[in-house]
Amino acid sequence: MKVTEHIERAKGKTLFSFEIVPPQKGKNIQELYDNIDPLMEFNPPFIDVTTSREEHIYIKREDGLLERKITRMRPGTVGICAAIKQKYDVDTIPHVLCGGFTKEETEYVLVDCHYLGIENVMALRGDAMKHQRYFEPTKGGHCYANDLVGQIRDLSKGKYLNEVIDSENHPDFCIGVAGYPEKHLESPSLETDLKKLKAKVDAGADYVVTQMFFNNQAYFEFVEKAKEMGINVPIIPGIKPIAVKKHLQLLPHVFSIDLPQALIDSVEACKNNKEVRQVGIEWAIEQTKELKAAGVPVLHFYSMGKSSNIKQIAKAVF
Ligand SMILES: NC(=O)C1=CN([C@@H]2O[C@H](COP(=O)(O)OP(=O)(O)OC[C@H]3O[C@@H](n4cnc5c(N)ncnc54)[C@H](O)[C@@H]3O)[C@@H](O)[C@H]2O)C=CC1
Ligand SMILES: Nc1nc(=O)c2c([nH]1)NC[C@@H]1CN(c3ccc(C(=O)N[C@@H](CCC(=O)O)C(=O)O)cc3)CN21
Repeated sequence: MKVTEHIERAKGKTLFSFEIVPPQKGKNIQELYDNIDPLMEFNPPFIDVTTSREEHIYIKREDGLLERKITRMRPGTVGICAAIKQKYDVDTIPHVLCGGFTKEETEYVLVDCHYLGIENVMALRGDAMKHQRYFEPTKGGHCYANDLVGQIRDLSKGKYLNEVIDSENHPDFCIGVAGYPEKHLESPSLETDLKKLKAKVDAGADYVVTQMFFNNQAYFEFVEKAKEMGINVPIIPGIKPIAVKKHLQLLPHVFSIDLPQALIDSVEACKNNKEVRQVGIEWAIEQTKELKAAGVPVLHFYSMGKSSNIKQIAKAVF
């Protein structure tokens, strides 16, 4: 079922969802299941599965020199979506990226999803590769998420890349896109960024999932501004509990977000990461209780494959 239908059927009750990353190539999928199992009691209507970009690796050759290869370390997004859908009977949402994929490759992924009964996709531009300072579009791929949304939406009209196919059986995906309460790191202003978000919705996006934030005010104001701009789709808050001390530097650096002083002070006062994890849990509980009371459609957790803190938060809030 589509995310928008899940939200409609919930009739104002806040839903619980989360996001996982595929295991590293060669690793067992069981560890992933072990982290999903404890969260199923909170009845997630859908689970997101991220897509990781390709990266450079260095292989030692027989002559001792290093050879640079390019590879995807965490492949299998669509396969994992199919496996989880089958095992737990939940909807799964693969992340589809501009970066690292040609438009043809994207078309094939979407056709696979359709055959598997996957009805939702999250359309993202994707991050820069590790060695790049800024995102560089892939040759033959899209530059911005709004173009990718356009390609996905076109399929529902039978418009494939090279042909228009007359049939009753077109993939009609419900499309999610990313929104940034504290603006995207490359955007010159929040207003400019909101215009780009509007372009994604105009291109056919059905809902928005936000970047992580730690101050609910940023989310509430973002939702207000988005509405003023004519963005009338559900805006789902994305939540990431702080888990280790190094997140204090890492999260603002990687995601260009602010941390409230009270949270920083509490984390800095911790003697070890076990205490930090507890502080992160308590902060997320307060945050999500307020969001739920405000009637947000879904609380979407960036679990990144670790479930114990998410479980504690969900237990306190749902
Ligand atoms: N895996 C996930 O769940 C999430 C990933 N992300 C990541 O965030 C990054 C950005 O992705 P998206 O938000 O999908 O990208 P996007 O294409 O919507 O925006 C990327 C940047 O380009 C600007 N922009 C957008 N459309 C434009 C246009 N037509 N012309 C000029 N500028 C434009 C935006 O303001 C923004 O600064 C990616 O790295 C993505 O992977 C973000 C949220 C969730
Ligand atoms: N720009 C961007 N890229 C993404 O892939 C992304 C977002 N934003 N925002 C929404 C979700 C949340 N994502 C993530 C990804 C990693 C961590 C994280 O904290 N990872 C490691 C550190 C990684 C590192 O060392 O670089 C951790 O300590 O848990 C959190 C949320 C992925 N998604």
